[in-house]
Amino acid sequence: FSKGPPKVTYVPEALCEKESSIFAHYESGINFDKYDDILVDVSGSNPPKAIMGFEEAALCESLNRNVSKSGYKKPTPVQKHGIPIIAAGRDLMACAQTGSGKTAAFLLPILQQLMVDGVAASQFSEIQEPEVIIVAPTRELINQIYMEARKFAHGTCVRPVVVYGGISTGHTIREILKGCNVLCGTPGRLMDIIGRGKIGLSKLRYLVLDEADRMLDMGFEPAMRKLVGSPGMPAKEHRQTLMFSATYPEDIQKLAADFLKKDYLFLAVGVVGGACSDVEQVVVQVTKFSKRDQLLEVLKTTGSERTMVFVETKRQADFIATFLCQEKVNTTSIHGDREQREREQALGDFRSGRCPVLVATSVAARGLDIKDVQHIVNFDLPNNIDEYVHRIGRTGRCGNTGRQWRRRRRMGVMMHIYISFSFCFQVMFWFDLTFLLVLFCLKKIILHCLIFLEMCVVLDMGKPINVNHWLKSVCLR
Ligand SMILES: Nc1ncnc2c1ncn2[C@@H]1O[C@H](COP(=O)(O)OP(=O)(O)OP(=O)(O)O)[C@@H](O)[C@H]1O
Repeated sequence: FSKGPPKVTYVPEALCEKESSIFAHYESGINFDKYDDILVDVSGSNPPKAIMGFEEAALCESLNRNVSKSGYKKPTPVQKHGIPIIAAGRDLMACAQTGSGKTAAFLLPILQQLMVDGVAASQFSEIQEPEVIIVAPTRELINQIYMEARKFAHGTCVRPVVVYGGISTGHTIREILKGCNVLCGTPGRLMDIIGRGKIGLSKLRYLVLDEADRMLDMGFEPAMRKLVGSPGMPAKEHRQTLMFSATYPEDIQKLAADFLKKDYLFLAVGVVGGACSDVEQVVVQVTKFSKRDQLLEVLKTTGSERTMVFVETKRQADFIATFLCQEKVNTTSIHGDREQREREQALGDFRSGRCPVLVATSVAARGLDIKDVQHIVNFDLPNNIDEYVHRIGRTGRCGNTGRQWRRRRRMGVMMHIYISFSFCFQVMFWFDLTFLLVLFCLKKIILHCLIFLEMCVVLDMGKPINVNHWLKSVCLR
């Protein structure tokens, strides 16, 4: 008989309780004030007025203290608008560029309301009934959101808990039973824990979908529908539903409306789905067979600066990481086939700088907030533009730019056009479908012009041009 998958026994290390560790943060960058120039659009009826400073958010003393210990002096645009909207009890779909503080935009007003209502964790209950559920697509991201919630709730009676796959279920349940007000989870493990009857949903007041477009795409949509249809889950009219992301394809925006009250507000900071303007994008033209060597060359230039290399498949991630290690580049890797212990170790080594190069699949594309990531290399291009926006958003965060990376470029006119539309440090290896598409369209246009020309010549001069021959000689190969 089949044994099934091996039982997961991994228990992560206990978190450090020192304030210096809880509030460790990096400084906002020189472009932080430029956030104020970004156009903000709030659609929907009667949006509340934006706040200009954290003092206008009327946060309680402990929250205010935690905000300043986190190094936050002034709210970002998504916080200026998002905090009062959530505080006013409105449902929200918010879109703001990567690294612009969306996490605090939903955590602060939620925690503030819990504090006002005197919510306190209790460990004397067999079934825990959280007031807040936050879902995110990956284990590392939900863990990061949990760390943020723990930081802002520090010194209060509100207790956040995190649940995600790859760690011992027994350990997770024991953590929940210590008291749980804010439950952060990835969809699979969350549904598993709810199914085990350890979580009651009757007190739920806030449902937050971070990376909402990913949570509602084909991969996760069934789980999200199952979650909102779970026994005891308050209907959308009786809970507040909040969605955040840097990208929202239009079909997902329509679908998302199913989960929100009719009078929800749509907050757009800048261009919906736009890439972070603090990220310069550089295109390097390479041939299929020189890609690896070019990567090595790039990494020699970047030296010990933190660099993420995105690849398409888990196998490719292992392959490239092994190759780089053989070439004496301190590299680690993260992808879905690695055990949770290894994934956490890899991220830890990258964060600490022990391994300045992290080879990753799309599992690390969204949400991760790592200090001093200077370069992103798209060794394989992603399948869609949204994923690209999230990948490059791992650098240029919170008003930080980075050091400019330049190299000799071998490229044609089209490449220059491509670059002139973009800004900051992103090394993109060429094998760009978009670019091929542009070439293809150009070729078609020229072909049709030539056919037209040929027809004119045939009609007028009786001497046709050999279009194919002409095309071949016009470098459109
Ligand atoms: N008002 C603020 N002042 C200073 N730093 C801030 C402020 N708001 C957020 N930050 C910091 O900015 C960084 C990015 O924030 P966060 O991870 O919430 O961005 P995000 O918009 O969710 O990004 P992504 O779209 O990639 O998930 C974090 O380190 C956070 O602590």
